[in-house]
Amino acid sequence: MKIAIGSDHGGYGLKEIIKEHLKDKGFFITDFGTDSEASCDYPEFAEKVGEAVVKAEYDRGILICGTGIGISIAANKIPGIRCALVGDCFSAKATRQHNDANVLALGARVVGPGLALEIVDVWLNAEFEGGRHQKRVEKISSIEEKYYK
Ligand SMILES: O=C[C@H](O)[C@H](O)[C@H](O)COP(=O)(O)O
Repeated sequence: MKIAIGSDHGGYGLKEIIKEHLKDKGFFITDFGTDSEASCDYPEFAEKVGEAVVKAEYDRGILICGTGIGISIAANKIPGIRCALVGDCFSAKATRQHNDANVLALGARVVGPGLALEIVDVWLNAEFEGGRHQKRVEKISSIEEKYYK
């Protein structure tokens, strides 16, 4: 599985931890920045990672900022991106099974690294269930088609 990862300065430290964790597990992971704790703007990294995922260059994306809120809002502006801001393992699993979330957002100032790594592992291992959830995801796409013309 190919994973695109990105963060702003608020998420930089957690990004480095997640990157090493996933590399150790054998995932192919590309870091779209940022490269330090110097102040920067999260929409830039949301766009880079989101674009790589919608173009199918990567299977999944992971985005981190201070709260996870700004970077998830920005990523969700890209048609085809379903970015879920997650702070617990139940939601991490459910957002794959029910929403087919293709990008995970985390708040580095909200969750500690231990919980964040568990969330990442659960999210990467859970699969979309389809069925009744399929038409709901399709309805999300219909909203995009309506408003993004
Ligand atoms: O939603 C936005 C993120 O949490 C940012 O990481 C945060 O706003 C950055 O704040 P500051 O510039 O004060 O570090």
